[in-house]
Amino acid sequence: MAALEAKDVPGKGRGAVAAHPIRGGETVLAEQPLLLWPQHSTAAAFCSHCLRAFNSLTATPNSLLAACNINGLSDEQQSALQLLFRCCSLRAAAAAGDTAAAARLAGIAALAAPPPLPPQDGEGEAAAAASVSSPTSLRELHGRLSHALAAVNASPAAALSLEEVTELLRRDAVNGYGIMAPSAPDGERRIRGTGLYSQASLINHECLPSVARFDRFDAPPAPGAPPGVNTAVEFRAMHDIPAGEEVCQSYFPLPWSMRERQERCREDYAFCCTCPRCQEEATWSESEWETDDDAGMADAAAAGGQDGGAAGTAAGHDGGACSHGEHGGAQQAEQAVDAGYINIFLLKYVCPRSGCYGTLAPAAPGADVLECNMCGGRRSEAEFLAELEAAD
Ligand SMILES: C[S@@+](CC[C@H](N)C(=O)[O-])C[C@H]1O[C@@H](n2cnc3c(N)ncnc32)[C@H](O)[C@@H]1O
Repeated sequence: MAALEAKDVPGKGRGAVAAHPIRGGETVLAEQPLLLWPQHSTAAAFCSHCLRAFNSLTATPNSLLAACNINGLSDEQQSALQLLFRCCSLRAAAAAGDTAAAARLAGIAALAAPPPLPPQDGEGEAAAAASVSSPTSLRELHGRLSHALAAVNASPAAALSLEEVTELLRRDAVNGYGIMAPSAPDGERRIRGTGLYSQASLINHECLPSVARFDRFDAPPAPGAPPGVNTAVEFRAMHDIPAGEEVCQSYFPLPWSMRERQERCREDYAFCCTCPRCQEEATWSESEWETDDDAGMADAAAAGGQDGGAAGTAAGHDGGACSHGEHGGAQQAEQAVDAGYINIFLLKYVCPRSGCYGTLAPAAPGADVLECNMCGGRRSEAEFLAELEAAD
């Protein structure tokens, strides 16, 4: 990643750091997936049109799915099987000498895994048991996968042990990028599939991010381009970023309240967010945490978030409040922000279209027009300033 360098970041594991001064609007990373799979509930609508990167592999996953008993499985579990089927295909291909498949498997193995689950209290235990990564669910998925592999006489090299299934789903939980479908006419937002990306997975979370994720899954391929060309994710700088600064994205929509953000970081990504925005908002009263749009955010929340949201969850951790500075979150070397800065940041970078919750970034390096990564809407700097004046 020419604009980014992988570095260890205290308290966060690895992270991506600006290798040189980056201009707002610059694409800092554009990357094809290691693996892409459809969300079961929307696969009929999107699989062939948008997730076509797996044309070369569809025969095995599809025949496995047809051979698999999916009765009684949740949408999340069925999607997990889609991931597992694809990994089996990659393993069989790698064993047959396909070096690209072997490289993809190595890329998946190199993704960060969340720390092991802490002991659960009663409520946490119930939440964890319902999750795709609970021991019961993992055994169920492994059993059904093994039956399906046997039913299609798959090569023994394709088989996954229970431990391997567990590790793959743990990695998916914190690294899987939920690829959003266009909003339905009623505004409902759904995930069309999930992607694992090698370098994009190094980008850590902040609640005031410096890059936004864009994709073009629905754009027609350029004439003569190979299939799969539109399965890349692109990260665009929202503003100028100095060399050496860590580049961060938000793993969910920016307007979420402090409580929602903390819960999502803890429960899905297994860390306590201590970013400057959380530090500042931790000093606010409870009522100030809530956004005007809290009710309307339910759709986006149900859809697994918009900016890099994991399709699955790492399973319920303690479920309690995160005390800043106590839970081993990132060490804060970053500059403090105040309420005024947070408000202007949100006004500037949250898409103004009602119900969208997308993030804006300059349309091109240095452009004074910002583009939404969800709806594609645009707003010029002049329009933003006029809106700001009107709001005052
Ligand atoms: C997609 S990975 C990001 C890259 C990861 N840090 C690594 O070492 O490969 C997501 C994981 O990174 C860590 N992480 C991301 N943002 C963080 C933050 N703001 N503070 C602490 N840990 C963070 C969490 O462990 C999270 O589950």
